Amino acid sequence: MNTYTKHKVLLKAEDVNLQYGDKQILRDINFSIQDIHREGVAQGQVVSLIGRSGIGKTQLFRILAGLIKPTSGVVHIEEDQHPVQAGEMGIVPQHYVLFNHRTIYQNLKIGLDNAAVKLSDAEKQQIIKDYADTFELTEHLKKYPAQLSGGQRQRVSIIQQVLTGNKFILLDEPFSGLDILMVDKVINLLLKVSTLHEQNTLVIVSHDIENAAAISDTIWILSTEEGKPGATIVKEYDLCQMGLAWMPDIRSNPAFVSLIKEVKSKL
Ligand SMILES: Nc1ncnc2c1ncn2[C@@H]1O[C@H](COP(=O)(O)OP(=O)(O)OP(=O)(O)O)[C@@H](O)[C@H]1O
Repeated sequence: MNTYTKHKVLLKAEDVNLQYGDKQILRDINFSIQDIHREGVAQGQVVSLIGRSGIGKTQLFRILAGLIKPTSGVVHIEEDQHPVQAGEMGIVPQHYVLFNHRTIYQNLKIGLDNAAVKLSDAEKQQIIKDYADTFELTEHLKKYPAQLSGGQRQRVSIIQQVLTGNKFILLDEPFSGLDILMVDKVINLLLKVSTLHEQNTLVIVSHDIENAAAISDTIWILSTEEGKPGATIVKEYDLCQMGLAWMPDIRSNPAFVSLIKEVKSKL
């Protein structure tokens, strides 16, 4: 049995609305992510934002990241709950951007160069070595991005964000375009990241319900409500409460299988 408790709010959206001209895209988005404490594990938070294509996931993603301002409403971040600013969240875009003319080592170093904590070159080298060991990238450090597979590049891009020290990381469709083996590797990487630090908080925007749900403690469904304009979070599933979080073989669990069915019916 998983024993856990929920504590301070780390991320909160209050009455977020987004309109383009007279078209309402997002309506009354409200949610909060609380710090989960779990005995014996530095358990971070993993939330999946699920919705069909064109519903407004990317717009909400950009609002959470502080990249665009909502028409009304506000997103608060961290323990002091200040309004989010651009740059406070690590972003792993769908088409991950690595610097093609720099090696993987240099790309990872960019993450550390952008970290709030200033480190010496020797310290940076050691950290990159440790991360590369942990995440099976040591043999690729001297290569250039073009010499890596899509899945490997995706992992580098995720680690680059982890190295910046941002505890909040937004991932846009992290599984798209990857084969099954690579999806598993990315999943394992995200699980590791989510247990590196208690306050690490991943928000995964995806339409790959099974994979996103398998590593999440919470699922938000972004969808429309009859007769109302714009998309909102029509349902939140608390997988901790349902006993479906942090289970390695969750996919074959009958309760998980029926949850996925239900989620699909709500899109
Ligand atoms: N700058 C803009 N001006 C007007 N409408 C926009 C703008 N950007 C996005 N939209 C509209 O907002 C809606 C939501 O788009 P969004 O990209 O967030 O969808 P999505 O859920 O991320 O889709 P997908 O899964 O296909 O990426 C769409 O109807 C889109 O046409």
